[in-house]
Amino acid sequence: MTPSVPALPRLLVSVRDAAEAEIAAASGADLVDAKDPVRGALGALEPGIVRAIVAAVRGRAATSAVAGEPDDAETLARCVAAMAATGVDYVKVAVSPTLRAEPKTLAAAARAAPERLIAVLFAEDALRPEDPARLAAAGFIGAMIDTAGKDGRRLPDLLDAGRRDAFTAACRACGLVSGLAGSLGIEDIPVLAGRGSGEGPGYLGFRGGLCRGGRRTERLDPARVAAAVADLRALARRTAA
Ligand SMILES: O=C[C@H](O)COP(=O)(O)O
Repeated sequence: MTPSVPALPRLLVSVRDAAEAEIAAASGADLVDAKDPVRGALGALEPGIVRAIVAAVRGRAATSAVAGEPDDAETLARCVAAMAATGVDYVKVAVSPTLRAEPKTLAAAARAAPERLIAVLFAEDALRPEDPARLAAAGFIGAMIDTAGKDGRRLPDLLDAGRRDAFTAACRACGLVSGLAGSLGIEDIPVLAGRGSGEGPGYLGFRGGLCRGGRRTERLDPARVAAAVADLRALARRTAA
């Protein structure tokens, strides 16, 4: 099941437990993403917590879970399989430039979560034009760019509009759903969303910017989540008018 690509991005909200999943789902998030913010940029939660998050969402949104930042091929396939077994709709996993150059490694990872695997590429790493096509050929269904260093620098600080657009266009050309994330704030939505003709990313991913005080290790702030949903929906209405 590959998520359809809407004219404007859908909202991904990363949560750390069932209580935050309830906030995100009740607020209207399109994708509730299970992630442990105290374990780095792409920290995996324990499978039991991920299962509780899936149960809390109760089908009101799609679900994904982060499988971590594996260094080698065997670990990549193993952590993807472990997270796929939790029953989430999608698995997100960091794929380093080295592993992205290994077609057999990518294919083995995709087989561990058929039609459910999303690669996360870090903006601080080398992003090659052929990355999306390689991932699609291996069986990935999506690719996101995120930031590895959660030091306050946002994705637009690290990746200019030209390179962001090139990435989302390359994903679209090979049938991958694309996503952009990385310390984004609500104010980034109009800048990153595109003009509504589908040229923007399929998802915009948030955590820190929707937490209390803008700190990703704090709790999710229901008012900020609701504001992000409202802004995306208002943008869709303006674009449709
Ligand atoms: O995919 C979304 C990420 O969880 C974004 O996290 P962040 O906003 O803390 O960088």
